[in-house]
Amino acid sequence: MTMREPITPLSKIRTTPAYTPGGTKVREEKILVTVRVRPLSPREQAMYDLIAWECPDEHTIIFKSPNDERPSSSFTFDRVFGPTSVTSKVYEEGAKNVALSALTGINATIFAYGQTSSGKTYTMRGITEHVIEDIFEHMKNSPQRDFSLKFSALEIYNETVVDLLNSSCGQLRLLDDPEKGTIVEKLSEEFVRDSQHLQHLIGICEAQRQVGETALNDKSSRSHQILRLTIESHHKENSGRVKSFIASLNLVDLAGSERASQTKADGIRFKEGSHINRSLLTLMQVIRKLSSGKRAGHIPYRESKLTRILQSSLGGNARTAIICALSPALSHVEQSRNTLLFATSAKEVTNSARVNMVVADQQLVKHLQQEVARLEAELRSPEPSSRSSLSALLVEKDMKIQKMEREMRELKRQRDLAQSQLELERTARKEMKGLNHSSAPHQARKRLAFTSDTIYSDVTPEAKETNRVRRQSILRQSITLTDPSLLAQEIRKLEMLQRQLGEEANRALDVLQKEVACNRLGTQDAAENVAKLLSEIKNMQVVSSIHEDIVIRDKADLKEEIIRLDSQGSTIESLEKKLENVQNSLDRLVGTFAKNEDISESKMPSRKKKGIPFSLTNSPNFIRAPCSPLSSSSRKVMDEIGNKMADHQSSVQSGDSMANSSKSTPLRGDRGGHSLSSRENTPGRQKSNSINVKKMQRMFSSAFEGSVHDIRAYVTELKERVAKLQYQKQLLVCQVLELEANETTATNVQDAVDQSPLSWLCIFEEQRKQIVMLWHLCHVSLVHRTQFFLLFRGDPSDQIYLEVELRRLTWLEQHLSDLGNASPALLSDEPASYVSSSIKALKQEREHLARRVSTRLMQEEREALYRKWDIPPEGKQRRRLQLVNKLWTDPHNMQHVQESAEIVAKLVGFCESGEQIPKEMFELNFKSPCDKKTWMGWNLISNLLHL
Ligand SMILES: Nc1ncnc2c1ncn2[C@@H]1O[C@H](COP(=O)(O)OP(=O)(O)OP(=O)(O)O)[C@@H](O)[C@H]1O
Repeated sequence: MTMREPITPLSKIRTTPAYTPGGTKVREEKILVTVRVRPLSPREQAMYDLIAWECPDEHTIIFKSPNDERPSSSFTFDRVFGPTSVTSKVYEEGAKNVALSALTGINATIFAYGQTSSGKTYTMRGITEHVIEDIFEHMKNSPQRDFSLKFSALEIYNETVVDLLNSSCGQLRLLDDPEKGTIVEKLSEEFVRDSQHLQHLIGICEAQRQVGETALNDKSSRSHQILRLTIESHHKENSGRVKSFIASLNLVDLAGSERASQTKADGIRFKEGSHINRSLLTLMQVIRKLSSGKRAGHIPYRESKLTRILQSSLGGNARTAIICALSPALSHVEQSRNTLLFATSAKEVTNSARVNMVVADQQLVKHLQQEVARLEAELRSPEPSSRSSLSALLVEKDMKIQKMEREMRELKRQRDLAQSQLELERTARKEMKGLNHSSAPHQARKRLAFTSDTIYSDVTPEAKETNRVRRQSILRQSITLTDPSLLAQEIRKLEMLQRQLGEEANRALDVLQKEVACNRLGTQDAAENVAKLLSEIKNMQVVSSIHEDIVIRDKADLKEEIIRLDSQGSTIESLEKKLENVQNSLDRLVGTFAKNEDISESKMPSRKKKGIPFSLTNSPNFIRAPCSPLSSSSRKVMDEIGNKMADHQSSVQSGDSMANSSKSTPLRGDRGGHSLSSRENTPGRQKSNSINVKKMQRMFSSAFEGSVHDIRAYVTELKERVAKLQYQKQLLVCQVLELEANETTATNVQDAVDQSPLSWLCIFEEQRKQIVMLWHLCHVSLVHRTQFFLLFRGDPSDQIYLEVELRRLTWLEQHLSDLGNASPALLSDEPASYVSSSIKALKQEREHLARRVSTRLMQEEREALYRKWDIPPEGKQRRRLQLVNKLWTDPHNMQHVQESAEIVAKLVGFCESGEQIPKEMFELNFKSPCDKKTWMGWNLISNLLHL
């Protein structure tokens, strides 16, 4: 205990929750009301005042008018103490029992009520002394219990609450606590060491209290004083008891009611008297209300601070004793009568006192630990009765286990049944698809404008819908397989490609600058156009900066990356726009060139247009971004340039010299550099051929023309690659979004991939079948198909490639389907037709591959293949073209697909050296590292410029 602790809020008095267990200890009792009549004071005696009250017995007080002017009136109370009664008797019979209730956990309050100078302070001082004495005596006589005594004190002066132990802290606030009722904020509280200490503290309070002289009392108390003792106790050693008692004892010395006429109060005293009377009036109203039995109605506790603070003592959880002090003087008879009326009301008020028990956390834990220990001991050596109950429990548990096992067996049976049904359904669908195989490719070729149901065209609408849903499901499944880190890698690749574009543009610019410097660019108009072109290409070189230091760790980073990438969309779009400008300039340049050509060759027959083999613009590998459609005029010019490039490239790539080509015999279907007219081996075509050779000679002799071609190809290349970037970026963004949406599923599927290679292989096979079908429907390049098929064979790391390919092709199929639906005229040679150009490009690719049959395959290999693929020795077409035309034609037959891929791989030298092809570069550069001479898709600009 400390002598004086820092200010302790009253709210912290109860450090542990207090409660009253059960209702049996709730004690309802009336307020103990006693009356004490003091002797006539010296002042009254000096005034020759008369005694107006008699106490015929211990419970009655009678007004007896000395001059018989008034009728006598009688009042009875629990106890009436006459003028000769000593304070110890008043305490013993009017306060002790209630006051000492605090030692057993019951709140207690002792009031002294009465008019000014009636003896309240005199009485309460005596009561307090006795209480202290008895409390400490009780503590002393209760060695089995530990007591803790705290003391606090306050006064209510002019309706302000003041801490009497620390009056310097000024006015205190009253707070409402839902559990404890009204509490006084920041009221200091002292742990009491002993009775002397307590008396010392009380002495401090007395000294602090507001006292003033009035006409009736030299030392009139001008405030209501409340001394509070909080007593907590618990048994010292009794481990079986976990409770302690806590209660407050309030010793209340009220200020006396007064009449200004009698006290002669003015100024401060008058003001004090007003406040005193007002608060006493509230007290009286509260008592009256409570005594009238209207407890459910409004009790005006809150109308004064006195009643707020003493609320629990007035009809609440406390035992209360009120000692009404009375002056016997006739001169105060009205005031005394009022006091007795107040007392009469008060004795009708019932309180509900309860024992406040505290279960301390530590004590509770200790008790529970003991209980656990007891139960454990019981389990170790169970009583016979416990044993039998335990065995009953075991039997019950066994029965539950058996029931659960039965339920599990039933569930397993249902699962197996569902799986077998699923398997049956799958088999039925496969058979249905098998029926459709023979006609599907033909229909696809014929219709050109296909829908997503083309694959299942002979199937019922219901089956189509089922298949469509199934395909979407597979697609969704494939999406969910994507690891964010793989997507991040893809994004990195895209950015790498963007950077490559910039670098290649620089190199192209260098070449063109050299051309300009050497003044090899033909006419003045052409030179001007090229100059303009140069400035546009310069302008185009601005490639977005690459943030290489960004490390993608998780999905959140990936999202940021996507946002950043997305923000670069405008850069890609502006690059496309600049490319379009360059292309227009090229158109004009070519126009200039064409004019010169027309002048010199106006009489020459026009040559039939040819497409570039595997033309970049027509290549099914290339999916043009919707935002960058080529204008029809551009397309026309491109075709013209493309024809020239085709001639140029096929000459270079086939390794045929012009001399050789002129000597060799033109063959049907063979499209060597010299055989542009091979399909129509007529004199006219031969003439045309000779003109073309001349043209080519001129073309190669002209640096200007060569540069135009190079720039044309370069711009086309750039444009396609930018579009491809754009498309791939969109794909990735879509993937990320869908990945988020399917996060949970993705985790499960990824788990399936990680934990069950078989599951992944099933998905892989299914996806690959879908891809093969879509290649077929979209007329995708055979080289592309071959490379993809042979590169991605089911390694878990292939999932991203399969997914991108599947999504890309699905998008393309849908796109082509939409185009076909919108325009049935797509079967025509309309250049804007993606479909027709794709078919054309595929045909040219087959022709190109057919030419390679002779050069890449040995005689024996060729013959073996002709036999295996049922190629007759004689036919309309050469055998090698017949062979190539049979490749990649049956998307339903995976054996056919495998063998087709192997043959095409041999023809183009793919994987010839057996070295591992880096999958990462797939789709970014189709050129096989084993065959740098063979164009395989996305050429580098350096190749086009022959650097
Ligand atoms: N029972 C008593 N026996 C002898 N003297 C008494 C008794 N009661 C009170 N007195 C004396 O009467 C005077 C007034 O008493 P006291 O101050 O206790 O009155 P009070 O009711 O507290 O007045 P106030 O309300 O103005 O404070 C005091 O001098 C006190 O000693």
